[in-house]
Amino acid sequence: MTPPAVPDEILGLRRSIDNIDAALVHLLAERFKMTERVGHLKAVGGLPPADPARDRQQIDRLTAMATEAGLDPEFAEGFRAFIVAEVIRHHERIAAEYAAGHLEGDVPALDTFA
Ligand SMILES: O=C(O)C(=O)C[C@]1(C(=O)O)C=C[C@@H](O)C=C1
Repeated sequence: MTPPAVPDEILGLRRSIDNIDAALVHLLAERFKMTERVGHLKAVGGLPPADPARDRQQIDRLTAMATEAGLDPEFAEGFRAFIVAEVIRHHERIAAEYAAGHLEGDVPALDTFA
């Protein structure tokens, strides 16, 4: 049996969903450009990859924002933690490259629109 046709309203909503997904991908790419540079600056400055005090600030801020926006704050925190775990992996890789002498003290320039 063929499934019923997808209603026009769903097709319209899917176009909006595609636009939002595109924005999220571009925003995430911009965020990773910034954190990449943070990773270099931390490695050169002898700072550790993770900063629990900064994490705490972000959790408090995003939890309040998510609640205000009607987004499940536990989901928002899971999403933040997922991204930051990847950032910390990048920071660790960058620090290891400096430690191994594969990178010099020249922190790459920031190439971003934000
Ligand atoms: O702000 C920093 O110090 C970062 O390294 C960036 C960032 C983040 O992705 O927002 C990542 C790791 C830290 O634990 C806190 C924040």
